[in-house]
Amino acid sequence: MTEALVEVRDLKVHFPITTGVFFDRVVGHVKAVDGVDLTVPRGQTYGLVGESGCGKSTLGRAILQLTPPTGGEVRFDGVELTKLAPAKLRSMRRRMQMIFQDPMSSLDPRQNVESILVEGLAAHDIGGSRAERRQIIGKTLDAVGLPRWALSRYPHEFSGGQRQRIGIARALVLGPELIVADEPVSALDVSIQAQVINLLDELQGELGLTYLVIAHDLAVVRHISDVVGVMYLGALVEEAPSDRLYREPLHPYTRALMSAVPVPDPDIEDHRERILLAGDLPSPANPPAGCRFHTRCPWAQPTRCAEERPVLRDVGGTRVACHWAEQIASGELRPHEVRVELVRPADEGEAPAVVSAPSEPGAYL
Ligand SMILES: Nc1ncnc2c1ncn2[C@@H]1O[C@H](COP(=O)(O)OP(=O)(O)OP(=O)(O)O)[C@@H](O)[C@H]1O
Repeated sequence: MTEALVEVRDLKVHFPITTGVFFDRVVGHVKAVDGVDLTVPRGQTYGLVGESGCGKSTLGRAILQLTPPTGGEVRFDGVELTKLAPAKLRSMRRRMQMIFQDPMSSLDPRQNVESILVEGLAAHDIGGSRAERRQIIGKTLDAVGLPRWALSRYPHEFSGGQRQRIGIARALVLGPELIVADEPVSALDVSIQAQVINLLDELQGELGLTYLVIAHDLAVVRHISDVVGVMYLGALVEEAPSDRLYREPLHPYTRALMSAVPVPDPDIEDHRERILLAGDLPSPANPPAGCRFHTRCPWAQPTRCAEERPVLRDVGGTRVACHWAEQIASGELRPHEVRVELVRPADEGEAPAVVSAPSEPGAYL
C-alpha cells in the first residue's frame, strides 16, 4: 500500500454571502466545497475534473490552505494543516506548490525570470549564497527545458508554453513534494498542451512528485492520472483508477462528461452521441436537496434521489455517490428520454440527430 501524502476528510469551504450598506449581514453561504474526502498517495497523480464552478479550484486552494477551510481536515505527510500555527504552515508551504492556469496573470510582468525564481528561494531561505541560488535556478531551468538566457528576460518575451514552463520552474525551484496544478494547460494551444503535460509527467518520474491536477477537460487528465475524481456542485460524485473510470464510468454525471470527449477513431467519432444535460449547474448557494445531480440526471428515480443525499460508496473498486449505480450499470434502469445529439450533423435525408433514449446501456460511451 502506497503511503498517503495528502488526506482530505470532510473538507468544506462555505463563502458567506453578505448584504447591507454599512454592516455586512450574512444572508447565506456559497457551498463551494461541501464535504470532500480524498487521498493522494505519494508519487501519484490525482486528476480532479468537473464543469466550471463545481468547486475544483477552491478545493485545490483549501488543500494548500490558501483559502481557509470552513470545516474538515487536510493532512499533509501526516500533519494536520488546518490547525497549524502560521509560522509552521509557512515552512510547510515550501513542500506544497501551485501551478496556475494563466501564467501571464500569475507572473509579475515587471520581474525577469531570475527575479521570479530568486523570490521564492529568498522567501523560504533556500540556498545561502548567490552562487548557490544560481546553481539551484540553473538546474531548475534545465529541468523545465528553458535556456539559461531566459533568466534575464521578462514573461511577455515568451510564448504561452514557455511561460507555463516558467510557472512550473517557480514551483519546482523550492523542491516541493506536492504540486497542485490548476488547469495547467487550458490556456494553451492544443499542440502545446501535450508538451506541458509530458513535461509534468517526466518531472514526476525524475523527482518523485505528487500531483493534484485540476481540469474541466477529462481528456487532459486521462493519461497522467493514476486516480480521477469527478466533482459536481462541491462534492465528489465518483472516483476510480483512471483506466477504470474511462472504461466503465458509473455515475450518470461522469457518463455525461465522458460523452463529450472526442474519440480518435473517425468512424466512431462520426456516430458518437453526446448526452446533453438538462438545465444549468444549480447555484452552490442553494443546492438541490437529496442527490445534487438529480435535477439534471437522465436516470433520476421517483424514490430516494430527491430526498437522500448519496454517500460515496465502493462499487467494485470505484467510489460512486449514486443510489442506483448497480442498476444503471447492469442496464436494469434505463435513462428517461434524454437529449442526445450526434457529433456529426445529420446529412440531408438522414434522420435528425436529436432526442430519445439509447437502447443499449453504455451506448453513449
Ligand atoms: N472568494 C469567493 N467568494 C465567494 N464565492 C466564491 C469565491 N471563490 C469561488 N466562489 C464560488 O464558489 C464556486 C466554486 O468556484 P471554483 O472557482 O472553486 O470552481 P471551479 O470548478 O474551479 O470553476 P472554474 O474552473 O470556473 O474556476 C463558484 O460558485 C464560485 O463563484
